[in-house]
Amino acid sequence: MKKCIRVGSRKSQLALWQSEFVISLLKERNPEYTFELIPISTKGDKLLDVALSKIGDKGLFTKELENALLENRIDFAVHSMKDIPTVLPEGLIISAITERHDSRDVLISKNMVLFDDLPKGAKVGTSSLRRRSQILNKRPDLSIEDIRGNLNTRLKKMETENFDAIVIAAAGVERLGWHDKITQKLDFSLSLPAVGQGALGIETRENDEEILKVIDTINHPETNSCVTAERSLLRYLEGGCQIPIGAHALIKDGKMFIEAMVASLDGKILIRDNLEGNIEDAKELGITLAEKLKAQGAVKILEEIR
Ligand SMILES: NCc1[nH]cc(CCC(=O)O)c1CC(=O)O
Repeated sequence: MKKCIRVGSRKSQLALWQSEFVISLLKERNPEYTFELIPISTKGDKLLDVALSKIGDKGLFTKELENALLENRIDFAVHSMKDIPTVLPEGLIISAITERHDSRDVLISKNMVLFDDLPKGAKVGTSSLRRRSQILNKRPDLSIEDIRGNLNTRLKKMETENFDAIVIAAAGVERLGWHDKITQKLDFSLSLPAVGQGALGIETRENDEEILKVIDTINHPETNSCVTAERSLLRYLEGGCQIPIGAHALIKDGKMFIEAMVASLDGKILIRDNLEGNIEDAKELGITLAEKLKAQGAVKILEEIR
């Protein structure tokens, strides 16, 4: 009998796709195991009528899965890295991060109108303060409105609630096979992604040697280093509430390049900087860039938002 590993996943179509994807990578590399998917609802899946920034809860999309891990009801959980708080519960770790998919945001608009061509005052839907601030910074005339729910719901709402456009993550849209709905992939200069966007993380019990060994087979070291740098920056900047922060690291010619931004909610002030350094120094790079942003006025923005 092959040993069965229990995989915790959220229940949305995207989450299930992600978990099946991780399982298929694991199966290729670990034929001696079988995998059972265990769907679990999180608070973030249930509270659909409240703006994400108003719930302000850490672990909104992860806590129920973490409890299942701690109570030994599952062996690992699959998450979007961007949904995972920077501090994990005692006893749990992110033991692998898979190779990053497209980390950009995308515009989906009525009649495929490009961002620059959206009419003045157009109604644009997003539930992320980071997207709101960056869009308003470039187009203060647009009317940004909250749009909550999983990706399927948001696409439906675009029609039923008469949005001119919505902005969501490329990775999510592409995983669901909706390539043809994408109007435009937004350059980093217009929308710097969320920390960890496009990468999947596997959370495990820190002392579960057998599972750790299995999970390690799908770790992608470059993505792991980049996301580590981004999360280190976020951890250094945040202090308990949702703030418009974007960050993105990449590796080129053996060096890490990280870019980050902090903006005011109305998008009028936007501080943005970057840094290059050694891959082994990922954590320090994140902290150093956070300090650079703070020195340029990020502290004031963060205080005002809190
Ligand atoms: N906050 C929800 C969420 N969490 C992860 C993704 C996209 C997939 C990814 O970043 O890996 C999304 C959808 C979105 O932001 O539009």
